[in-house]
Amino acid sequence: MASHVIPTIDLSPFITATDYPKSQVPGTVKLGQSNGHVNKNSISISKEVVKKEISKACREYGFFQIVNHGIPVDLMNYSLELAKTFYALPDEEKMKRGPGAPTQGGFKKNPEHLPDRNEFMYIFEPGSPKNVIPENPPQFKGVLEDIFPRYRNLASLIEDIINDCLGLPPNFLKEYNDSRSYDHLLSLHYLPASDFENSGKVEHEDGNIVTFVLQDDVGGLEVLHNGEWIPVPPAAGTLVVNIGDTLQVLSNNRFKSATHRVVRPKGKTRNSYAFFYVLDVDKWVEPLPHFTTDIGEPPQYRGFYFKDFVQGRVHDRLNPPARLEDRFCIKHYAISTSG
Ligand SMILES: O=C(O)CCC(=O)C(=O)O
Ligand SMILES: [Fe+2]
Repeated sequence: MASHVIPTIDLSPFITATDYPKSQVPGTVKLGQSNGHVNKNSISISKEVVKKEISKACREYGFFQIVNHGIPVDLMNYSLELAKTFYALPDEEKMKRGPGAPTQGGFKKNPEHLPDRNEFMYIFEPGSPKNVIPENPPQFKGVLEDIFPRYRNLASLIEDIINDCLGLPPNFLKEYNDSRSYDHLLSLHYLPASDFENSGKVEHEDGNIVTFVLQDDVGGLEVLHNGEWIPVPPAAGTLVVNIGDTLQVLSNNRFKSATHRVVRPKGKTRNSYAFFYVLDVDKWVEPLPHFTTDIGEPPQYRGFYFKDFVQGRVHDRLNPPARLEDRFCIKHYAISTSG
């Protein structure tokens, strides 16, 4: 039994009456009702409390969960149901809309030479020419187009909160991360584990700013914390939030981009969505002066163009090195402090 629990944070103080009248906040979940893992201490009552909770979670775990986030729970559940219907279709039906290039839209199976047994589909903003959304089930496209901008707005809110948590000038991150061209949603379908292997997603860090994960009730997502794998148990109406490498670098390691993985359970398929809030590939990334020169601390990373980092990651994902520790990751840019 893991001794640590990823905190669950009630975002309702930030879901304003102008967004939704409070009494009608879609997606309202009473903390403590839907799962047994809610830490009572993390129930938030004001914006300041929420910010403190988020700061703590980002420093300690790089992961937290949110409830009362304003995205209708029915819509979230329906998106999972439709994915389940789609992935249950015969391969030739699913293949009608894929595969395209590795990071473009359309149905794909993870290649056989890779350890992860999953199928997936990238979804870009509504109307993007990169999108290849299935026509079957017929409601799929409309639901994805409905939920995509909601995730994006929520990510913008979380970015604002993180901006404050880091003590940055108002709107600093928004102005820096000012292009929305690379945001995407990933629909994932994990096959059941066999007697011999159970990898759904090998351990990795996300390279972007911030990610949301919506998981069904099967479980399997785990976060590495002080050498221990902590499960992130599914809870109805909850979204998982995790910090990506870009924020870890900008904040000079104040906020953590945690290593995580998906372990496939036996006898069950699993569906999830990951929404990636992503920096423009032309951006230069380096520890911000607020956390280095301004306070006399050395940078923990050398700077890089985001596109070079992305390219290295994509290459590595398709051609994984034999040893996990040789994979291309943010450590590639870390400045060694030893010696
Ligand atoms: O499916 C999940 O729960 C997590 C997926 C994930 O970590 C990713 O796509 O980067
Ligand atoms: Fe991930």
